[in-house]
Amino acid sequence: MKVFLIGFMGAGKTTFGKRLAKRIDVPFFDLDHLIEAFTGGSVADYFAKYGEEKFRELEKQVLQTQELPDNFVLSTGGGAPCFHDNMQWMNANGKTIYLQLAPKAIAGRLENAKEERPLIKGLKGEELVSFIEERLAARESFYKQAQFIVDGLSVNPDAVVELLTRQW
Ligand SMILES: Nc1ncnc2c1ncn2[C@@H]1O[C@H](COP(=O)(O)OP(=O)(O)OP(=O)(O)O)[C@@H](O)[C@H]1O
Ligand SMILES: O=C(O)C1=C[C@@H](O)[C@@H](O)[C@H](O)C1
Ligand SMILES: [Mg+2]
Repeated sequence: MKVFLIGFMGAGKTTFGKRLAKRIDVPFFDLDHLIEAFTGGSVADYFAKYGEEKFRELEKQVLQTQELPDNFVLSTGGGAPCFHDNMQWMNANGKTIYLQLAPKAIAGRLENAKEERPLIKGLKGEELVSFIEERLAARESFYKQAQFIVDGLSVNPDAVVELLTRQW
């Protein structure tokens, strides 16, 4: 089974992805980390050097062409489902799960973890919440194409396994 976790920055995709992978005993991958292994530098540096458009091309290329095992959990970058045909591609190639979280909860989580996230670097307090509200509103139509939508605050591996196995 191939599981793609999607959602906004800070929704908990990497954190939850590792737990889910352990629970179903498959390898865990993180798209941002695969991109970093490919370029040999950080996502933040790539953004700064080449800009967002080039990053989105690279992101699509790594997502859709990287060789991965038959079974895995992959957490995607927050923007990945919203560019090119990535959402459609993930739905056609595996199970997609949207970790949904309200803007204020996202902001609370990101307040102390902004430096490595180029899109929100430098924003704080109400500014950060407004940025998340706007961006999330633009992105939700993509995220909501996921096959499963789960609450990012209460999500747990057992409940997700239950959801996924219902479809097997
Ligand atoms: N269930 C949770 N409860 C409380 N804090 C959490 C939870 N899951 C993640 N966090 C915290 O929220 C922050 C963001 O989590 P994480 O890095 O997993 O998000 P992400 O969706 O992978 O973000 P990005 O898209 O930027 O990679 C981290 O500091 C993490 O420790
Ligand atoms: O939400 C986004 O657009 C991003 C999220 C991160 O995971 C990285 O993929 C990058 O910083 C862009
Ligand atoms: Mg992550």
